[in-house]
Amino acid sequence: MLPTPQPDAYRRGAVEFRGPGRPTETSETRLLADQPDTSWLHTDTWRVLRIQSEFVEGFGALAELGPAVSVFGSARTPADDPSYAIGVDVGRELAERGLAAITGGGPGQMEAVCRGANEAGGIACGLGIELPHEQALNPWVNLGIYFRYFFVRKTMFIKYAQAFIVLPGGFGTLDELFEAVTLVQTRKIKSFPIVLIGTSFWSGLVEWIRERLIAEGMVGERDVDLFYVCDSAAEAITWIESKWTATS
Ligand SMILES: C/C(=C\CNc1ncnc2c1ncn2[C@@H]1O[C@H](COP(=O)(O)O)[C@@H](O)[C@H]1O)CO
Repeated sequence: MLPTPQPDAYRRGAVEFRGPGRPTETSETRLLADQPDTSWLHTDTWRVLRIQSEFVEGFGALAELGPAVSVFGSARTPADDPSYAIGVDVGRELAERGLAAITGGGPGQMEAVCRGANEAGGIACGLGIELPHEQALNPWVNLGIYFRYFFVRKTMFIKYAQAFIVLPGGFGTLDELFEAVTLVQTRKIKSFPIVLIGTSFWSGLVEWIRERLIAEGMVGERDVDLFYVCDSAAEAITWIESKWTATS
């Protein structure tokens, strides 16, 4: 015998209410209702969801990118600076070898690398970042994604690249370089070649690492070998490929 239907039963999703606890309006009615208090928009609870959505968008856009190298460098390098031409070479060399170039998508070296990759028919990926001043993706980007948060964007630089190339740069570039160096040093990521281009530019830092950090036991003796320093795009990428071959 079938049970008697409950005349006052009310279903909300998986839950059924009977009797006094019965809701007076549907969830959708509440969803669509006007909500004059918008203070929740500025709470960490809501921010967590926004952060989550940045990861979702980033993963969705980059998961099928294929082999790629993240390239960092100064946002301030003018197009007539000799190191801008090296940035263009990096983008072109990557494209010619079927590797996507992932950059910050901004001006300076980011533009140079995107330009080289784009002109050579490759993928010039720009991970834009919200900054206090208006910042647009450079015109050579052909796959652009905007991020609110540096840390989400940094995850993309690491997760979707198999190596890093670092051109001369300032604090932003150093931050990105040492993020990668620390991840390799602590073995959070494996076989991740890191190349610095510009022996003259980087020599002071390398010397300081040897003379202070190693000498004073702040890092291990072999930690300075976590990156390779050279002067050209071709040498950088040839070294990266040799590392990939050695670990495959
Ligand atoms: C300062 C200027 C523009 C800043 N615009 C940027 N857009 C995208 N990414 C940026 C920007 N500035 C820094 N970055 C990231 O850090 C690295 C460069 O920083 P640095 O301090 O200049 O070395 C770079 O790799 C980006 O990922 C002027 O127009």
